[in-house]
Amino acid sequence: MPEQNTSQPSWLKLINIESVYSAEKQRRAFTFFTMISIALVLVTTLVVLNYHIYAKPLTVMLVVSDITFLVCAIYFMRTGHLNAVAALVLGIICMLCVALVYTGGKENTALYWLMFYPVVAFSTLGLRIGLIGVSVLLCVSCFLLYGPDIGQVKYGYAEKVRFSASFILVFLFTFIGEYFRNKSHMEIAHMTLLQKQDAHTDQLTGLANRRFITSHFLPLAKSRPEQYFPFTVLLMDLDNFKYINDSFGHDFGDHVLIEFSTFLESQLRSSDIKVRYGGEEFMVILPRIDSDAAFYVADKFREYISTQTIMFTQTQKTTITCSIGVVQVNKISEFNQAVKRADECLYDAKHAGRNCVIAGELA
Ligand SMILES: Nc1nc2c(ncn2[C@@H]2O[C@H](COP(=O)(O)OP(=O)(O)OP(=O)(O)O)[C@@H](O)[C@H]2O)c(=O)[nH]1
Repeated sequence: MPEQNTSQPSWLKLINIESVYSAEKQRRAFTFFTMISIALVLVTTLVVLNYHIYAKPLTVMLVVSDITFLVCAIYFMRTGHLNAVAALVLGIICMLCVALVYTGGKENTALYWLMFYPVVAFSTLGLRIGLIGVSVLLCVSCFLLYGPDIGQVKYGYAEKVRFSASFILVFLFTFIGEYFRNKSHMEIAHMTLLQKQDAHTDQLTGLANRRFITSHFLPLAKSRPEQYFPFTVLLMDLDNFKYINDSFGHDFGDHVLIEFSTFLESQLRSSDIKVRYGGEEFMVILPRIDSDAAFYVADKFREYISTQTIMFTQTQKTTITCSIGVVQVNKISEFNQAVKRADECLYDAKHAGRNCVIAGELA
């Protein structure tokens, strides 16, 4: 997977390769479930039809495999963790394949069953672990076919050679196909990731933009409530910013906005989500913080800002202040109402003389 830039602000890391990678995850999950379903049907049919002729240890092994497949499928559905369960299931299937080669299966036709393994192993386990799984199966099968007699059935010479050659060819071409599919997929995923990050970044300040909140943060908070709720919204507005623009020019105004963003980054926690919400309006989301604690954070920040001098040139410098509205959000459905309420608090702060923080509650 492409590496993420470690110097990125933390909100940008929330837009990660996982969030643009869903088709690949679905492909692997779909292959995994198809494989588990076929394995379950096959193994169950074998046990039901042949339990009276199978040796007891074989029947027990097949039943244990069946139960393990089911447990793995349930575990994956609950947790979404595919790698470990896929490795376990493919490991068991590899052992069943080895057992088949050893016993020969019905009329010594076992070798045909092995041909599916490289395809499924690469598409479910990925390139590296798939390579290990298929190599193990190939080595153990060759040992059983060409190695010393340890009780395994005997296959004809032509059958052994044809199987080995065709298995190696399937292995090779599946590996090549998977390698280049994976490479081009990762390049596309990386490009999509950069475009997505760019589309959610405010070009002037480098903070998140308003779209980030609606299209990324809210769905994320909804899917992982324990990481974010309750959170507090701070709506901040620079005081008399029009005066700065009018007195010093638009470029100086831009510089002030950039400096203000730098203060946000340096004074607040990296896990806080800082957004340029409008022209000289900013939103900060403080995850897992109630409004009392958030009021303290906001007021400390307001005070810090009022002591800073922003330099543009040797002669052009200014001080700024900001007004802040604070509202706590307990669940996702409250968000829009909370932003509206924070806006009212901000309006009240402006009317109270600016350079102050006002906290409000939802009705
Ligand atoms: N330089 C610069 N100015 C901007 C930008 N976006 C908005 N503005 C300006 O910000 C100013 C906001 O003015 P007002 O809405 O009157 O607010 P204010 O002067 O800060 O007054 P209060 O909010 O009441 O304290 C306007 O002059 C906008 O043109 C920007 O990206 N860069």
